Amino acid sequence: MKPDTPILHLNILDSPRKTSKPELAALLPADFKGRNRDSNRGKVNLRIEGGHQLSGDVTLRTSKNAAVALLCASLLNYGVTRFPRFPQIEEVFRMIEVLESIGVVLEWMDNSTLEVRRPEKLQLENLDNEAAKVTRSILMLIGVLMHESKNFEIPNAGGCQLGQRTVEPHVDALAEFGVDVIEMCNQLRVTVNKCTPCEITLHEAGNTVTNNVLLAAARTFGETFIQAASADYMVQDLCFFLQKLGVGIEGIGTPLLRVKGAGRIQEHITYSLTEDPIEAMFFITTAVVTDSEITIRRVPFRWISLELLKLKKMGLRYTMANTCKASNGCISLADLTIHRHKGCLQALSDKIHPNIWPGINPDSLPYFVPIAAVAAGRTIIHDWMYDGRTVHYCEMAKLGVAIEMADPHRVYVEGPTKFHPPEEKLACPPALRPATILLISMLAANGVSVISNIYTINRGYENLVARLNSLGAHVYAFYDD
Ligand SMILES: CC(=O)N[C@H]1[C@@H](OP(=O)(O)OP(=O)(O)OC[C@H]2O[C@@H](n3ccc(=O)[nH]c3=O)[C@H](O)[C@@H]2O)O[C@H](CO)[C@@H](O)[C@@H]1O
Ligand SMILES: C=C(OP(=O)(O)O)C(=O)O
Repeated sequence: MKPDTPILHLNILDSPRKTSKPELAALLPADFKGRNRDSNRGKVNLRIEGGHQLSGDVTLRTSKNAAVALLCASLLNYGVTRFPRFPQIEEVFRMIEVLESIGVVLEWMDNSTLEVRRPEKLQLENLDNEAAKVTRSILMLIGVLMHESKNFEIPNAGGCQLGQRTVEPHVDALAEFGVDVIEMCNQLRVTVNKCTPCEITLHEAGNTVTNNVLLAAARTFGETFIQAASADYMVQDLCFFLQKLGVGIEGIGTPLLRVKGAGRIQEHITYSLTEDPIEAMFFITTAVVTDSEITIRRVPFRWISLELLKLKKMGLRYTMANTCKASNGCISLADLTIHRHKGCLQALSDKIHPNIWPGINPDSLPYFVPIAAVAAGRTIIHDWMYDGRTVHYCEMAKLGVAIEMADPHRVYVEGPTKFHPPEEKLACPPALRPATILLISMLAANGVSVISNIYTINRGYENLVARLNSLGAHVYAFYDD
Protein backbone atom coordinates (compact mmCIF):
# COMPACT_ATOMS: atom_id res chain seq x y z
CA MET A 1 0.00 0.00 0.00
CA LYS A 2 1.68 3.20 -1.19
CA PRO A 3 0.02 6.42 -0.01
CA ASP A 4 -0.05 9.40 -2.34
CA THR A 5 0.67 12.86 -1.05
CA PRO A 6 -2.36 14.62 0.47
CA ILE A 7 -4.68 15.80 -2.30
CA LEU A 8 -5.21 19.48 -1.70
CA HIS A 9 -6.17 20.97 -5.03
CA LEU A 10 -8.30 18.58 -6.97
CA ASN A 11 -10.59 21.19 -8.47
CA ILE A 12 -8.29 22.27 -11.23
CA LEU A 13 -10.98 23.32 -13.69
CA ASP A 14 -10.97 26.92 -12.67
CA SER A 15 -11.48 28.75 -15.95
CA PRO A 16 -15.06 29.10 -17.20
CA ARG A 17 -14.67 27.51 -20.63
CA LYS A 18 -16.48 24.79 -22.47
CA THR A 19 -14.88 21.45 -21.74
CA SER A 20 -15.37 18.33 -23.79
CA LYS A 21 -16.34 15.17 -21.94
CA PRO A 22 -13.08 13.24 -22.45
CA GLU A 23 -11.09 16.33 -21.51
CA LEU A 24 -13.15 16.71 -18.38
CA ALA A 25 -12.75 13.04 -17.50
CA ALA A 26 -8.99 13.49 -17.71
CA LEU A 27 -9.08 16.54 -15.46
CA LEU A 28 -11.45 15.25 -12.83
CA PRO A 29 -10.02 13.98 -9.58
CA ALA A 30 -9.36 10.27 -9.73
CA ASP A 31 -12.10 9.48 -7.25
CA PHE A 32 -14.65 10.78 -9.75
CA LYS A 33 -13.79 8.82 -12.82
CA GLY A 34 -16.47 6.24 -12.30
CA ARG A 35 -13.96 3.59 -11.36
CA ASN A 36 -15.03 0.28 -9.88
CA ARG A 37 -18.71 0.70 -10.52
CA ASP A 38 -19.36 -2.99 -10.17
CA SER A 39 -16.02 -4.63 -9.88
CA ASN A 40 -13.25 -4.79 -7.36
CA ARG A 41 -10.67 -3.53 -9.83
CA GLY A 42 -9.34 -0.01 -9.46
CA LYS A 43 -10.74 0.55 -6.01
CA VAL A 44 -10.25 3.96 -4.43
CA ASN A 45 -9.21 3.60 -0.80
CA LEU A 46 -8.45 6.14 1.88
CA ARG A 47 -5.65 6.23 4.42
CA ILE A 48 -6.42 8.60 7.26
CA GLU A 49 -3.90 9.92 9.74
CA GLY A 50 -6.31 10.91 12.49
CA GLY A 51 -6.18 12.92 15.64
CA HIS A 52 -5.64 16.34 14.08
CA GLN A 53 -7.73 19.27 15.13
CA LEU A 54 -9.31 20.94 12.11
CA SER A 55 -10.04 24.58 11.39
CA GLY A 56 -11.14 26.90 8.64
CA ASP A 57 -14.17 26.98 6.41
CA VAL A 58 -15.82 24.83 3.81
CA THR A 59 -18.56 25.68 1.30
CA LEU A 60 -21.40 23.25 0.78
CA ARG A 61 -22.07 21.64 -2.58
CA THR A 62 -25.51 20.89 -3.94
CA SER A 63 -27.23 17.63 -3.09
CA LYS A 64 -27.16 14.21 -4.73
CA ASN A 65 -30.81 13.69 -3.95
CA ALA A 66 -32.05 16.84 -5.68
CA ALA A 67 -29.56 16.43 -8.54
CA VAL A 68 -30.83 13.00 -9.56
CA ALA A 69 -34.46 14.15 -9.44
CA LEU A 70 -33.65 17.20 -11.56
CA LEU A 71 -31.75 15.14 -14.12
CA CYS A 72 -34.89 13.05 -14.60
CA ALA A 73 -37.05 16.18 -14.67
CA SER A 74 -34.86 17.81 -17.32
CA LEU A 75 -36.24 15.26 -19.80
CA LEU A 76 -39.65 16.93 -19.50
CA ASN A 77 -38.12 19.93 -21.24
CA TYR A 78 -37.57 19.96 -25.02
CA GLY A 79 -35.56 23.19 -24.67
CA VAL A 80 -32.08 23.52 -23.18
CA THR A 81 -31.73 23.08 -19.42
CA ARG A 82 -28.70 24.33 -17.54
CA PHE A 83 -27.82 23.44 -13.97
CA PRO A 84 -25.02 25.58 -12.47
CA ARG A 85 -22.99 24.05 -9.63
CA PHE A 86 -24.23 20.56 -10.37
CA PRO A 87 -22.60 17.99 -8.09
CA GLN A 88 -19.83 15.92 -9.68
CA ILE A 89 -20.48 12.68 -7.83
CA GLU A 90 -20.74 9.05 -8.83
CA GLU A 91 -24.53 8.88 -8.55
CA VAL A 92 -24.84 11.78 -10.97
CA PHE A 93 -22.32 10.14 -13.32
CA ARG A 94 -24.44 6.97 -13.35
CA MET A 95 -27.58 8.94 -14.20
CA ILE A 96 -25.68 10.83 -16.91
CA GLU A 97 -24.62 7.47 -18.40
CA VAL A 98 -28.25 6.37 -18.39
CA LEU A 99 -29.50 9.53 -20.06
CA GLU A 100 -26.71 9.48 -22.65
CA SER A 101 -27.56 5.88 -23.50
CA ILE A 102 -31.07 6.94 -24.51
CA GLY A 103 -29.84 9.80 -26.68
CA VAL A 104 -29.74 12.80 -24.34
CA VAL A 105 -26.80 15.17 -24.87
CA LEU A 106 -25.20 16.26 -21.60
CA GLU A 107 -22.23 18.57 -21.47
CA TRP A 108 -20.25 20.15 -18.67
CA MET A 109 -20.02 23.77 -19.79
CA ASP A 110 -17.41 24.84 -17.25
CA ASN A 111 -16.23 23.73 -13.87
CA SER A 112 -19.71 22.70 -12.79
CA THR A 113 -22.55 23.80 -15.08
CA LEU A 114 -24.27 20.84 -16.67
CA GLU A 115 -26.24 21.43 -19.86
CA VAL A 116 -28.95 18.97 -20.88
CA ARG A 117 -30.47 18.73 -24.39
CA ARG A 118 -32.87 15.96 -25.13
CA PRO A 119 -33.62 14.67 -28.62
CA GLU A 120 -37.16 14.74 -29.98
CA LYS A 121 -37.36 10.98 -29.54
CA LEU A 122 -35.56 9.03 -26.83
CA GLN A 123 -34.06 5.62 -27.63
CA LEU A 124 -35.39 3.76 -24.63
CA GLU A 125 -34.35 0.39 -26.06
CA ASN A 126 -30.68 1.43 -25.62
CA LEU A 127 -30.98 2.20 -21.89
CA ASP A 128 -27.73 1.43 -20.04
CA ASN A 129 -28.88 -1.22 -17.58
CA GLU A 130 -25.52 -1.51 -15.85
CA ALA A 131 -25.53 2.14 -14.84
CA ALA A 132 -29.25 2.22 -14.09
CA LYS A 133 -29.40 -0.75 -11.76
CA VAL A 134 -26.93 0.65 -9.24
CA THR A 135 -29.15 3.66 -8.53
CA ARG A 136 -32.52 4.01 -6.85
CA SER A 137 -33.11 7.25 -8.75
CA ILE A 138 -33.85 5.26 -11.87
CA LEU A 139 -37.39 4.80 -10.51
CA MET A 140 -38.09 8.47 -11.22
CA LEU A 141 -37.65 7.87 -14.93
CA ILE A 142 -41.05 6.14 -14.90
CA GLY A 143 -42.85 9.41 -14.13
CA VAL A 144 -41.08 11.03 -17.08
CA LEU A 145 -40.98 8.25 -19.67
CA MET A 146 -44.69 7.43 -19.26
CA HIS A 147 -45.25 10.57 -21.32
CA GLU A 148 -43.06 9.20 -24.14
CA SER A 149 -43.82 5.55 -24.60
CA LYS A 150 -46.68 3.12 -23.95
CA ASN A 151 -44.39 0.21 -23.06
CA PHE A 152 -40.88 0.22 -21.68
CA GLU A 153 -38.67 -1.46 -19.11
CA ILE A 154 -36.18 -0.22 -16.56
CA PRO A 155 -34.10 -2.25 -14.11
CA ASN A 156 -35.39 -2.50 -10.58
CA ALA A 157 -33.95 0.01 -8.13
CA GLY A 158 -30.49 -0.24 -6.54
CA GLY A 159 -28.93 2.38 -4.27
CA CYS A 160 -27.79 2.17 -0.66
CA GLN A 161 -28.26 -1.21 1.00
CA LEU A 162 -30.26 -0.42 4.08
CA GLY A 163 -32.66 -3.35 4.23
CA GLN A 164 -35.94 -3.73 2.40
CA ARG A 165 -36.78 -0.69 0.24
CA THR A 166 -40.18 -1.02 -1.28
CA VAL A 167 -41.36 0.03 -4.74
CA GLU A 168 -45.02 -0.64 -3.81
CA PRO A 169 -45.90 3.02 -3.17
CA HIS A 170 -44.59 3.83 -6.68
CA VAL A 171 -46.62 1.00 -8.24
CA ASP A 172 -49.84 1.99 -6.46
CA ALA A 173 -49.50 5.74 -7.09
CA LEU A 174 -48.71 5.36 -10.79
CA ALA A 175 -51.68 2.98 -11.16
CA GLU A 176 -53.92 5.94 -10.29
CA PHE A 177 -52.78 7.66 -13.50
CA GLY A 178 -53.48 4.47 -15.49
CA VAL A 179 -49.91 3.15 -15.54
CA ASP A 180 -49.13 -0.48 -14.68
CA VAL A 181 -45.71 -1.32 -13.27
CA ILE A 182 -44.94 -5.02 -12.97
CA GLU A 183 -41.74 -6.47 -11.57
CA MET A 184 -40.31 -9.35 -13.64
CA CYS A 185 -36.83 -10.84 -13.33
CA ASN A 186 -35.55 -7.75 -11.58
CA GLN A 187 -36.85 -5.50 -14.36
CA LEU A 188 -39.82 -3.17 -14.01
CA ARG A 189 -42.13 -3.48 -16.99
CA VAL A 190 -44.20 -0.33 -17.49
CA THR A 191 -47.45 -0.23 -19.48
CA VAL A 192 -49.18 3.09 -19.97
CA ASN A 193 -52.90 2.42 -20.43
CA LYS A 194 -53.88 6.03 -19.98
CA CYS A 195 -52.59 9.14 -18.31
CA THR A 196 -55.33 10.87 -16.36
CA PRO A 197 -55.12 13.38 -13.52
CA CYS A 198 -56.07 11.85 -10.20
CA GLU A 199 -56.27 12.19 -6.44
CA ILE A 200 -53.56 10.11 -4.84
CA THR A 201 -52.84 9.21 -1.25
CA LEU A 202 -49.33 7.85 -0.97
CA HIS A 203 -49.14 4.98 1.43
CA GLU A 204 -45.69 6.15 2.46
CA ALA A 205 -44.51 9.74 2.48
CA GLY A 206 -41.36 8.73 0.61
CA ASN A 207 -39.14 11.18 -1.22
CA THR A 208 -38.53 9.27 -4.43
CA VAL A 209 -42.17 8.25 -4.75
CA THR A 210 -43.35 11.84 -4.23
CA ASN A 211 -40.92 12.98 -6.92
CA ASN A 212 -42.04 10.21 -9.25
CA VAL A 213 -45.67 11.27 -8.88
CA LEU A 214 -44.77 14.95 -9.33
CA LEU A 215 -43.02 14.08 -12.59
CA ALA A 216 -45.99 12.01 -13.72
CA ALA A 217 -48.39 14.84 -12.86
CA ALA A 218 -46.20 17.53 -14.46
CA ARG A 219 -47.23 16.57 -18.00
CA THR A 220 -50.65 15.10 -17.25
CA PHE A 221 -53.39 17.48 -18.36
CA GLY A 222 -55.57 18.62 -15.47
CA GLU A 223 -55.07 18.76 -11.72
CA THR A 224 -53.50 16.01 -9.65
CA PHE A 225 -53.72 16.06 -5.85
CA ILE A 226 -51.07 14.27 -3.85
CA GLN A 227 -51.77 13.56 -0.20
CA ALA A 228 -49.17 12.34 2.32
CA ALA A 229 -46.49 13.75 0.05
CA SER A 230 -42.98 14.16 1.35
CA ALA A 231 -42.08 17.82 1.87
CA ASP A 232 -38.36 17.10 2.15
CA TYR A 233 -35.59 19.15 0.57
CA MET A 234 -35.17 17.21 -2.69
CA VAL A 235 -38.93 17.39 -3.26
CA GLN A 236 -38.89 21.15 -2.68
CA ASP A 237 -36.00 21.59 -5.14
CA LEU A 238 -37.86 19.54 -7.75
CA CYS A 239 -41.03 21.59 -7.21
CA PHE A 240 -39.16 24.89 -7.69
CA PHE A 241 -37.65 23.55 -10.92
CA LEU A 242 -41.00 22.31 -12.23
CA GLN A 243 -42.56 25.68 -11.46
CA LYS A 244 -39.83 27.27 -13.54
CA LEU A 245 -40.80 24.94 -16.38
CA GLY A 246 -44.35 26.26 -16.15
CA VAL A 247 -45.95 23.47 -14.11
CA GLY A 248 -48.45 24.81 -11.55
CA ILE A 249 -47.66 23.55 -8.05
CA GLU A 250 -49.30 24.56 -4.80
CA GLY A 251 -48.43 23.35 -1.33
CA ILE A 252 -44.64 23.17 -1.60
CA GLY A 253 -43.19 22.27 1.80
CA THR A 254 -46.46 20.60 2.93
CA PRO A 255 -47.87 17.05 2.66
CA LEU A 256 -50.60 18.22 0.25
CA LEU A 257 -49.48 19.04 -3.26
CA ARG A 258 -51.73 20.23 -6.06
CA VAL A 259 -50.19 19.97 -9.51
CA LYS A 260 -51.55 21.50 -12.69
CA GLY A 261 -49.87 19.65 -15.55
CA ALA A 262 -48.35 21.51 -18.47
CA GLY A 263 -48.49 20.50 -22.13
CA ARG A 264 -45.33 20.25 -24.19
CA ILE A 265 -42.55 22.14 -22.39
CA GLN A 266 -39.90 23.89 -24.46
CA GLU A 267 -38.00 26.38 -22.34
CA HIS A 268 -34.39 27.50 -22.26
CA ILE A 269 -33.87 27.63 -18.54
CA THR A 270 -31.20 27.72 -15.90
CA TYR A 271 -31.93 26.37 -12.43
CA SER A 272 -29.52 26.35 -9.49
CA LEU A 273 -29.95 23.56 -7.00
CA THR A 274 -29.94 24.30 -3.30
CA GLU A 275 -27.00 23.42 -1.08
CA ASP A 276 -27.05 19.97 0.53
CA PRO A 277 -28.38 19.88 4.12
CA ILE A 278 -26.98 16.38 4.62
CA GLU A 279 -23.52 17.49 3.57
CA ALA A 280 -23.94 20.19 6.23
CA MET A 281 -24.54 17.39 8.75
CA PHE A 282 -21.38 15.66 7.51
CA PHE A 283 -19.25 18.73 8.27
CA ILE A 284 -21.06 19.54 11.54
CA THR A 285 -20.31 16.01 12.70
CA THR A 286 -16.71 16.30 11.53
CA ALA A 287 -16.33 19.44 13.67
CA VAL A 288 -17.98 17.83 16.71
CA VAL A 289 -16.09 14.54 16.55
CA THR A 290 -12.68 16.20 16.09
CA ASP A 291 -13.61 18.97 18.57
CA SER A 292 -12.77 21.64 16.00
CA GLU A 293 -14.06 25.06 15.09
CA ILE A 294 -15.25 24.95 11.49
CA THR A 295 -17.38 27.38 9.51
CA ILE A 296 -19.73 25.74 7.02
CA ARG A 297 -20.76 28.20 4.36
CA ARG A 298 -24.17 28.36 2.68
CA VAL A 299 -26.10 26.04 4.99
CA PRO A 300 -29.85 25.62 4.26
CA PHE A 301 -30.40 25.85 8.00
CA ARG A 302 -34.20 25.49 7.99
CA TRP A 303 -33.81 22.04 6.46
CA ILE A 304 -31.83 20.87 9.49
CA SER A 305 -33.39 23.02 12.20
CA LEU A 306 -34.39 20.11 14.44
CA GLU A 307 -30.93 18.58 14.11
CA LEU A 308 -29.46 21.92 15.23
CA LEU A 309 -31.89 22.17 18.13
CA LYS A 310 -30.92 18.70 19.38
CA LEU A 311 -27.24 19.61 19.13
CA LYS A 312 -27.86 22.81 21.07
CA LYS A 313 -29.63 20.83 23.80
CA MET A 314 -26.59 18.55 23.97
CA GLY A 315 -24.48 21.62 24.75
CA LEU A 316 -23.01 22.40 21.32
CA ARG A 317 -22.41 26.07 20.62
CA TYR A 318 -22.80 27.34 17.10
CA THR A 319 -23.35 30.72 15.50
CA MET A 320 -24.96 31.75 12.24
CA ALA A 321 -24.07 34.72 10.08
CA ASN A 322 -24.39 36.10 6.56
CA THR A 323 -27.92 34.95 5.90
CA CYS A 324 -28.74 35.07 2.20
CA LYS A 325 -30.87 33.32 -0.39
CA ALA A 326 -29.71 30.32 -2.39
CA SER A 327 -29.04 31.13 -6.06
CA ASN A 328 -32.52 29.83 -6.95
CA GLY A 329 -34.00 32.58 -4.73
CA CYS A 330 -36.17 30.09 -2.83
CA ILE A 331 -34.26 28.85 0.22
CA SER A 332 -32.47 30.76 3.01
CA LEU A 333 -28.84 29.97 3.68
CA ALA A 334 -26.41 31.03 6.39
CA ASP A 335 -22.78 30.48 7.33
CA LEU A 336 -22.73 28.20 10.34
CA THR A 337 -19.77 28.15 12.71
CA ILE A 338 -19.48 25.13 14.99
CA HIS A 339 -17.49 26.03 18.09
CA ARG A 340 -15.28 23.67 20.05
CA HIS A 341 -17.16 21.83 22.81
CA LYS A 342 -14.00 20.75 24.68
CA GLY A 343 -15.67 17.58 25.87
CA CYS A 344 -18.75 19.15 27.47
CA LEU A 345 -21.51 17.56 25.34
CA GLN A 346 -24.18 15.61 27.22
CA ALA A 347 -26.31 12.75 25.90
CA LEU A 348 -29.99 13.56 25.47
CA SER A 349 -32.41 11.65 27.66
CA ASP A 350 -34.96 11.28 24.84
CA LYS A 351 -34.36 8.90 21.97
CA ILE A 352 -33.11 10.37 18.72
CA HIS A 353 -35.21 9.26 15.78
CA PRO A 354 -35.83 10.40 12.22
CA ASN A 355 -39.08 11.55 10.77
CA ILE A 356 -40.44 12.83 7.53
CA TRP A 357 -39.58 16.51 7.13
CA PRO A 358 -39.52 18.70 9.27
CA GLY A 359 -38.37 15.93 11.60
CA ILE A 360 -34.76 14.86 11.89
CA ASN A 361 -33.87 13.90 8.34
CA PRO A 362 -33.49 10.13 7.90
CA ASP A 363 -30.12 10.80 6.26
CA SER A 364 -29.04 13.02 9.18
CA LEU A 365 -29.75 10.28 11.72
CA PRO A 366 -26.54 8.26 11.17
CA TYR A 367 -24.52 11.38 12.05
CA PHE A 368 -26.00 11.28 15.54
CA VAL A 369 -24.16 8.01 16.18
CA PRO A 370 -20.64 9.54 16.28
CA ILE A 371 -22.06 12.69 17.87
CA ALA A 372 -23.65 10.60 20.65
CA ALA A 373 -20.33 8.78 21.01
CA VAL A 374 -18.67 12.10 21.87
CA ALA A 375 -21.30 13.09 24.46
CA ALA A 376 -21.20 11.92 28.07
CA GLY A 377 -23.94 9.42 28.88
CA ARG A 378 -26.13 6.95 27.03
CA THR A 379 -28.11 7.83 23.89
CA ILE A 380 -30.78 5.72 22.26
CA ILE A 381 -30.81 6.02 18.47
CA HIS A 382 -34.07 4.70 17.08
CA ASP A 383 -33.84 4.13 13.33
CA TRP A 384 -37.42 3.04 12.64
CA MET A 385 -37.43 3.90 8.93
CA TYR A 386 -34.83 1.52 7.59
CA ASP A 387 -34.93 -2.19 8.38
CA GLY A 388 -31.21 -2.80 8.00
CA ARG A 389 -29.23 0.32 8.77
CA THR A 390 -28.30 -0.25 12.43
CA VAL A 391 -25.93 -3.10 11.48
CA HIS A 392 -23.77 -0.52 9.75
CA TYR A 393 -23.74 1.66 12.88
CA CYS A 394 -22.29 -1.24 14.86
CA GLU A 395 -19.11 -1.05 12.73
CA MET A 396 -18.30 1.98 14.89
CA ALA A 397 -17.31 -0.44 17.67
CA LYS A 398 -14.15 -1.13 15.66
CA LEU A 399 -13.17 2.50 16.27
CA GLY A 400 -13.72 2.33 20.01
CA VAL A 401 -17.38 3.34 20.25
CA ALA A 402 -19.39 1.62 22.97
CA ILE A 403 -22.39 0.69 20.83
CA GLU A 404 -24.92 -2.01 21.50
CA MET A 405 -27.78 -3.17 19.34
CA ALA A 406 -30.97 -3.28 21.40
CA ASP A 407 -33.06 -4.68 18.52
CA PRO A 408 -32.90 -4.35 14.71
CA HIS A 409 -34.05 -0.73 14.90
CA ARG A 410 -32.36 0.63 18.02
CA VAL A 411 -28.81 1.08 19.22
CA TYR A 412 -27.46 2.38 22.50
CA VAL A 413 -24.37 4.55 22.32
CA GLU A 414 -22.39 5.25 25.49
CA GLY A 415 -20.00 8.18 25.53
CA PRO A 416 -17.61 9.84 25.79
CA THR A 417 -15.38 7.89 23.42
CA LYS A 418 -11.67 7.84 22.85
CA PHE A 419 -11.64 6.92 19.17
CA HIS A 420 -8.86 4.62 18.01
CA PRO A 421 -7.99 3.28 14.55
CA PRO A 422 -9.50 -0.10 13.66
CA GLU A 423 -7.19 -3.08 14.01
CA GLU A 424 -7.41 -3.78 10.31
CA LYS A 425 -8.60 -1.86 7.30
CA LEU A 426 -12.36 -1.43 7.15
CA ALA A 427 -14.42 -2.25 4.09
CA CYS A 428 -16.63 0.69 3.18
CA PRO A 429 -20.24 -0.37 3.84
CA PRO A 430 -22.63 -0.25 0.85
CA ALA A 431 -24.56 2.61 2.46
CA LEU A 432 -23.54 6.22 1.96
CA ARG A 433 -24.19 7.94 5.30
CA PRO A 434 -23.10 4.98 7.47
CA ALA A 435 -19.88 4.85 5.43
CA THR A 436 -19.16 8.51 6.09
CA ILE A 437 -19.54 8.19 9.87
CA LEU A 438 -16.68 5.69 9.81
CA LEU A 439 -14.57 8.15 7.84
CA ILE A 440 -15.39 10.97 10.28
CA SER A 441 -14.52 8.82 13.28
CA MET A 442 -11.21 7.91 11.63
CA LEU A 443 -10.41 11.64 11.53
CA ALA A 444 -10.71 11.67 15.32
CA ALA A 445 -8.79 8.44 15.93
CA ASN A 446 -5.14 9.02 16.85
CA GLY A 447 -3.10 6.98 14.39
CA VAL A 448 -3.58 5.51 10.94
CA SER A 449 -6.87 4.07 9.66
CA VAL A 450 -7.69 2.67 6.25
CA ILE A 451 -11.10 2.41 4.62
CA SER A 452 -11.29 0.52 1.34
CA ASN A 453 -13.32 1.06 -1.81
CA ILE A 454 -15.03 4.36 -1.10
CA TYR A 455 -17.21 4.26 -4.21
CA THR A 456 -20.25 4.48 -1.92
CA ILE A 457 -19.00 7.72 -0.36
CA ASN A 458 -18.19 9.17 -3.77
CA ARG A 459 -21.76 8.43 -4.82
CA GLY A 460 -22.93 11.30 -2.69
CA TYR A 461 -20.13 13.67 -1.72
CA GLU A 462 -17.89 15.66 -4.00
CA ASN A 463 -14.15 16.08 -3.64
CA LEU A 464 -14.22 15.16 0.05
CA VAL A 465 -10.53 14.32 0.34
CA ALA A 466 -9.42 17.74 -0.84
CA ARG A 467 -12.05 19.55 1.18
CA LEU A 468 -11.18 17.71 4.39
CA ASN A 469 -7.47 18.29 3.81
CA SER A 470 -8.11 22.00 3.28
CA LEU A 471 -9.47 21.98 6.87
CA GLY A 472 -6.24 20.41 8.13
CA ALA A 473 -7.10 16.72 7.87
CA HIS A 474 -4.55 14.20 6.63
CA VAL A 475 -6.41 12.00 4.18
CA TYR A 476 -4.67 10.20 1.32
CA ALA A 477 -6.39 8.46 -1.58
CA PHE A 478 -4.73 5.43 -3.13
CA TYR A 479 -5.73 2.74 -5.60
CA ASP A 480 -5.14 -0.96 -5.68
CA ASP A 481 -5.55 -1.96 -9.28
C1 LIG B 1 -32.56 9.68 -4.09
C2 LIG B 1 -33.17 10.00 -2.77
O1 LIG B 1 -33.79 11.03 -2.61
N1 LIG B 1 -32.95 9.13 -1.78
C3 LIG B 1 -33.45 9.39 -0.45
C4 LIG B 1 -34.88 8.92 -0.36
O2 LIG B 1 -34.95 7.57 -0.75
P1 LIG B 1 -36.39 6.93 -1.02
O3 LIG B 1 -37.45 7.95 -1.07
O4 LIG B 1 -36.24 6.04 -2.20
O5 LIG B 1 -36.53 6.09 0.29
P2 LIG B 1 -37.34 4.74 0.51
O6 LIG B 1 -38.57 4.76 -0.33
O7 LIG B 1 -36.41 3.60 0.37
O8 LIG B 1 -37.76 4.95 2.02
C5 LIG B 1 -36.81 4.81 3.04
C6 LIG B 1 -37.34 3.89 4.13
O9 LIG B 1 -38.28 4.61 4.89
C7 LIG B 1 -39.50 3.89 4.94
N2 LIG B 1 -40.58 4.90 5.02
C8 LIG B 1 -40.54 6.00 4.22
C9 LIG B 1 -41.53 6.96 4.32
C10 LIG B 1 -42.57 6.76 5.24
O10 LIG B 1 -43.49 7.58 5.36
N3 LIG B 1 -42.58 5.63 5.99
C11 LIG B 1 -41.60 4.69 5.90
O11 LIG B 1 -41.63 3.69 6.61
C12 LIG B 1 -39.52 3.03 3.69
O12 LIG B 1 -40.36 1.90 3.82
C13 LIG B 1 -38.05 2.66 3.57
O13 LIG B 1 -37.74 1.55 4.39
O14 LIG B 1 -35.37 9.07 0.95
C14 LIG B 1 -34.64 8.34 1.95
C15 LIG B 1 -35.35 8.57 3.29
O15 LIG B 1 -35.33 9.93 3.58
C16 LIG B 1 -33.21 8.81 1.96
O16 LIG B 1 -32.47 8.01 2.86
C17 LIG B 1 -32.59 8.70 0.58
O17 LIG B 1 -31.34 9.36 0.59
C1 LIG C 1 -30.03 6.21 1.03
C2 LIG C 1 -29.40 7.09 0.27
O1 LIG C 1 -29.37 7.12 -1.07
P1 LIG C 1 -30.18 6.29 -2.16
O2 LIG C 1 -31.62 6.61 -1.98
O3 LIG C 1 -29.64 6.84 -3.44
O4 LIG C 1 -29.87 4.86 -1.97
C3 LIG C 1 -28.64 8.21 0.85
O5 LIG C 1 -28.42 9.19 0.12
O6 LIG C 1 -28.27 8.15 2.02
